[in-house]
Amino acid sequence: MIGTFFNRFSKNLHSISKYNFTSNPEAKYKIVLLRHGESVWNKENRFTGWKDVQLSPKGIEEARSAGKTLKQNGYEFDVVYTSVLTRAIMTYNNLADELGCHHLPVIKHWRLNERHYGALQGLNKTETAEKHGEEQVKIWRRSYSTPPPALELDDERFPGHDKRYKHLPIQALPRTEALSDCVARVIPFWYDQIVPSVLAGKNVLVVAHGNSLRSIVKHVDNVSEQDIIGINIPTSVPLIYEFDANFKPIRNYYLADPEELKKKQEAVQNQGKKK
Ligand SMILES: O=C(O)[C@@H](CO)OP(=O)(O)O
Repeated sequence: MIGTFFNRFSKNLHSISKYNFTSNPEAKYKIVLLRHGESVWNKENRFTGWKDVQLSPKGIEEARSAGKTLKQNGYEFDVVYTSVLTRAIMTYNNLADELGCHHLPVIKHWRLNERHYGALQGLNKTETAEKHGEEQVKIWRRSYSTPPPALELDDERFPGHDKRYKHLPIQALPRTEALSDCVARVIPFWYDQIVPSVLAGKNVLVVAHGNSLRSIVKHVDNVSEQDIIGINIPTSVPLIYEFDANFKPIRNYYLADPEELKKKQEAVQNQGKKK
């Protein structure tokens, strides 16, 4: 399947210039992961989680730009997986305008949703850092197994009140999630649906969220609980994963200029800081 992609790969992990790809003869499969573009709540620096917010005008531009980058680099897809949240679906729709791929099957699944942010959903991250301290906010944002405070079931933010989850029993729906909980619900979908598509030779695009994608990265690369804290996924920059014939990950890299990428990753990291 690799032959259908533009066959230039990068030498280094994580910060590859799109001007410096070299091919890897070991790579048999590739998959493209994409975080949605900036949402209106990213712009307002609010904890978002499962709250269904739109893309900001900048987020729409970012999604289009990702589509252009993929097109320039010769990417074509056979199937797309998104969450059931509007910001991921809007990102795909805008990207598809550029790539000319609105005809593709799009599988939308709640398991790709953002990590549920519990009672923090809606709060401003900077104000929360001023009230509870940057360290506490870092724990809530990035620790592997400490979840934010949970919602009560009668809280309107509990997903059981949202019609898109009516087919699910209350026990399957989160009141809050640590990254470990997010991993536990994303990875079954990864193995049940996404990986079989890739192994069947399909070119797969996954459009999801900062923390649902960190869950995939953590699992695929076997990242430690300590190291995953430092991994921040920027909005709408294609992240390419290459696998060998045994589906062992060989390398990953962003289709982005390394300096631009670094700025975008730092911006995500700094969202939980005081003014
Ligand atoms: O608010 C959220 O849902 C996520 C992603 O936008 O933010 P964070 O990077 O703080 O986990």
